[in-house]
Amino acid sequence: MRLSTIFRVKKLVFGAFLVFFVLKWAVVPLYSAMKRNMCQSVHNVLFLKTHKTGSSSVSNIFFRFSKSRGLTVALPRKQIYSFYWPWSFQANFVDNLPEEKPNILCSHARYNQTTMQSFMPPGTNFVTILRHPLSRFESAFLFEDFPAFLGIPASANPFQHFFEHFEKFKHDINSMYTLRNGMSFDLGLEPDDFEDATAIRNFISSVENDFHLVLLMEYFDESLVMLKQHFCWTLEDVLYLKHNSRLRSSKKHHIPRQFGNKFLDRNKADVLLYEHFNQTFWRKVKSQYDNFWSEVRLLKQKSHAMAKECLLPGEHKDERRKNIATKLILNPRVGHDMEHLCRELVKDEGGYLTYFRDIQLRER
Ligand SMILES: Nc1ncnc2c1ncn2[C@@H]1O[C@H](COP(=O)(O)OS(=O)(=O)O)[C@@H](OP(=O)(O)O)[C@H]1O
Repeated sequence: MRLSTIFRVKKLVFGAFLVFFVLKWAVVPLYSAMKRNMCQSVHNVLFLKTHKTGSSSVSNIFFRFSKSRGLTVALPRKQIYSFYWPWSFQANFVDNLPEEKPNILCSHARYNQTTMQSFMPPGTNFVTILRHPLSRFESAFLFEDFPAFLGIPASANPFQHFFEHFEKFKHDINSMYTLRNGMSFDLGLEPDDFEDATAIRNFISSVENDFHLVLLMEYFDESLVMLKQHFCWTLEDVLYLKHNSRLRSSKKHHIPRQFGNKFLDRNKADVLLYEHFNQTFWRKVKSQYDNFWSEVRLLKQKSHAMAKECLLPGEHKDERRKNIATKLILNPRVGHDMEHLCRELVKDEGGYLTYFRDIQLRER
């Protein structure tokens, strides 16, 4: 080969490397940053609040966002907390039935695809959250104080007693919709279909089609960073505190291992639902942008720091649920600059519904 040809090839290779590095280190990050800055913040969201899945902590985020941006929130009628759950959602369950459609709906409701899609503005993002069915059941069973309702002795492991005497209780819990396939029920699956494998498969596909994001309670931070990214929100928008936790003393019992299969068999729809969205969740995580994990770490740190800053230390009983649930109490020593944010983070659903009732119903 002639010397001049070798030089030309070298030049070409060098040029190719140069173009590659400029693209990799300058153009692509610049383009991603521009895309992020150009994205439009999502304002219309329906959050299908499933029971005992960390949903109150997520609702706090939607309420806070709505308040800070002056958005309209759909309010349950008759001063109650839910849209007549367990009935399937209807438009006349909403109090502020406005001519203009609401931006946000995030209180308990049973999913009704047709009604909800026409009730919300076109292009509304549908979001929900799931939790592993076993631990979700434990939470629902104790939070609603079913052991007392069923006359289970206080000294027993309530789960052991429940499953050992299952035939006796079966009838009593027939209409306790949070206790069997609770998440699938909330998302619209009919109890008559709980044993129908085809109906369950079709149901999961329709959730997949209708919902833009399915969060997982066990991966709360990952879920929220994904939400923040998808909605073009800031990390501050998705800061959170843990609402509605049971007291530590009510977490000492679990479903004994020997009843695990019996439980999973009775809750097939929820098990398949959770498995399916666990898989799609990790597929989505894999396709996230470069600094996804550093944002997850940051959100964890910041939310942890907010809990330290905002909350009166210790565990406090929620007086309405004396032996079961905790209540978040604002730290009276909170710094002046943090007070506003802390108040909003601590506020529970009742506090927000009162706030939005006051301003939205006054405006009419
Ligand atoms: N951020 C975060 N991370 C992990 N877990 C969390 C979080 N926020 C709430 N929780 C747990 O969720 C349970 C309460 O769920 P919900 O708020 O959906 O309950 S409710 O249906 O609105 O009554 C309740 O579960 P249990 O404590 O097991 O009962 C809460 O502890």
